[in-house]
Amino acid sequence: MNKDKYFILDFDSTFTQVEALDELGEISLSQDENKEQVLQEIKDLTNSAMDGSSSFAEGLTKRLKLLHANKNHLQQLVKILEEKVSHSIKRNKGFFNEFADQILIVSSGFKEFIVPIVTAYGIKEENVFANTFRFDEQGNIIGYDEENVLCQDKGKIKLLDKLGLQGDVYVLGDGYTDYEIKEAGMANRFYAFTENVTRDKVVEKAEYIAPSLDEFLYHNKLPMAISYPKNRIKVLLLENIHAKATELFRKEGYQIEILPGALSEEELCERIKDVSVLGIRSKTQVTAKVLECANRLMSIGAFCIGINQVDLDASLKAGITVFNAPFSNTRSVVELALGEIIMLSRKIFDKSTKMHQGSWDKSASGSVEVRDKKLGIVGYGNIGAQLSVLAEAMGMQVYYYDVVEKLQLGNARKCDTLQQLLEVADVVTLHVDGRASNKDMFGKAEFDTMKDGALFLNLSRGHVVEIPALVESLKSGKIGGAAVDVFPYEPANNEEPFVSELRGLPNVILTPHIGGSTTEAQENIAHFVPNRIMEYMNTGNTYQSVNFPNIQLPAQKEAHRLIHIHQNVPGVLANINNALAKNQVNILGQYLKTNEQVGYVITDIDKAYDKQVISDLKQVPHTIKFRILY
Ligand SMILES: NC(=O)C1=CN([C@@H]2O[C@H](COP(=O)(O)OP(=O)(O)OC[C@H]3O[C@@H](n4cnc5c(N)ncnc54)[C@H](O)[C@@H]3O)[C@@H](O)[C@H]2O)C=CC1
Ligand SMILES: O=C(O)CCC(=O)C(=O)O
Repeated sequence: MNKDKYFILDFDSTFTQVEALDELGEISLSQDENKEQVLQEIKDLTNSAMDGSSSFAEGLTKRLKLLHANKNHLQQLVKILEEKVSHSIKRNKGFFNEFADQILIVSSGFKEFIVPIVTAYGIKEENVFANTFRFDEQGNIIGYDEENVLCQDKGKIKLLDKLGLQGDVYVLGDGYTDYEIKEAGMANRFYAFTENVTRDKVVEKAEYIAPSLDEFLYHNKLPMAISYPKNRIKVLLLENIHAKATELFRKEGYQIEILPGALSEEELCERIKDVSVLGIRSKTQVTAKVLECANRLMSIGAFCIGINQVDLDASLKAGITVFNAPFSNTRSVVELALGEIIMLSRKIFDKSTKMHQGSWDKSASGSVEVRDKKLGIVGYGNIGAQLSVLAEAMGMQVYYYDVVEKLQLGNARKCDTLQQLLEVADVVTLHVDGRASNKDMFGKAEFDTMKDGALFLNLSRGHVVEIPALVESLKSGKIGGAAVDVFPYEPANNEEPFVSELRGLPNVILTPHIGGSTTEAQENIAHFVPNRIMEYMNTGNTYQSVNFPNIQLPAQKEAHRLIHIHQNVPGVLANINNALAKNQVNILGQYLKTNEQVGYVITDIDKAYDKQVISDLKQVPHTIKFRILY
């Protein structure tokens, strides 16, 4: 062979996600009553050989004996392996076709299952270096060709020595034997492949880590199926976001950092510098100052409904999309509000507290049914409206007030003013959003307007209510009880104490901002938000973004997609198209959506184009952000 560069790939846990002999065991031992135990033995032997802790040759002989496999099992194995090709290998089929002469599979696995898998990707059969089985007359596997160097210890080194490749050699693999090729001086570089398995002993030794084939290709300036390796894109998840979100980002190969609590502005300014995707809940404030420090930020995920904690205007101007989960926890908040309305109406928390202290206070004094009582809902959005339906089902008469016109559900009665609602309601519950103008919207005047002894709930945002006024109204008996889930200041984590004048007051239910904290809601949110963000990253779709012009794009077919975010001033689209025309780029489709501040232009173009167009587009005046998707 006489080529400049050779790419040596391992097969098990690299080309495929799995170890083929482990999979073979699943098939051949499926009827064996000791299956689990034998499979574990096989796995242990594989792992110990792969991380260099034991002799490879010895382990292989033992594994084959334990397998009791035959030719039929191999056919089934190939079908399974076809499905288990590593994700980044699958998407980069083009690389294997284009560089077929320079790609070698060097494996201590067996050609009988490797060849059918890798040749489907354009790899040449003669470039597959692996062991071969020995069969008896019935087709049972009884051993392997012991003459083949690959079944011996240091087999890969011996093979490379024999091959005598003239040129640079790059090795990609997950195992110690792959690293040994470089150690023996037979390769220029070794990349520890960690997409499927991370072997500490191998990673420690490796000078390069490749969490995917994309990274290997990117690092070597080779053609890739995607525009940028995901492992180079950092996702920072704060405030105990559900593990499902991590799982989804991880599955796509993103680099993830997780912190349990919220961060202060100063801490976030420091942490955000190299972050591309930020995930928060309701506590973390993403201010203009934070955004100024965010050199690489592309998207913010608010893993909640409220987005008042994010400076939406500043993020829009910086070309950063913001997504939330507008209805994933709606039901949970409604259920808590309903429960609290009943608990407050029966003074349950006081009675329960007394019981815990050993006091039996059986009395009906001050306890009422909720049936026929008037519920006043302030803010008739998703939560308010759903509460309206369920409260009516419990027999309550619903009154609502909203600053905008809303569809009246069931028998709910619309109030034209907040005052009208406050004068009539036995229970007042706040479900407004946390926009800045709602700060202190509920204070002394509003409590004074309420009926004597009426109940009050706030599950919206803490800054909406003047707490001293609420405390005063509770102490004076004007308000008969309250349930408060949100506070003007909330602890950053579960270690910080909760300080409030509301503590210790009778018939007051205090909850630590858990209106949306149910398993169902958190799982829903953890699906919804990462999917919106990843869709934006992968396709440019901004559908359901809370700050960006919403655009739902068609699938990108045989095209490169140019994504241009700019200030919405006259002439930018013309300049973009001039740059495309000047470089004779063939446009396959173009989509534009603007709002008052930014323009969002997506142009799908033929894959072959002069790269000069990229720098020309970046130079277009008023460009905020530009990126390409393959
Ligand atoms: N406690 C918790 O764990 C949770 C709290 N929330 C809070 O609940 C809020 C409401 O959620 P959704 O109903 O989904 O939002 P939404 O946006 O569907 O509804 C909010 C409604 O309030 C209205 N509104 C705003 N200001 C008002 C005012 N001053 N007077 C009367 N109406 C006003 C709006 O016009 C809108 O109809 C969220 O913004 C969030 O702050 C949401 C989920 C969980
Ligand atoms: O669960 C959270 O962290 C915040 C819930 C919330 O307030 C919201 O969804 O707006």
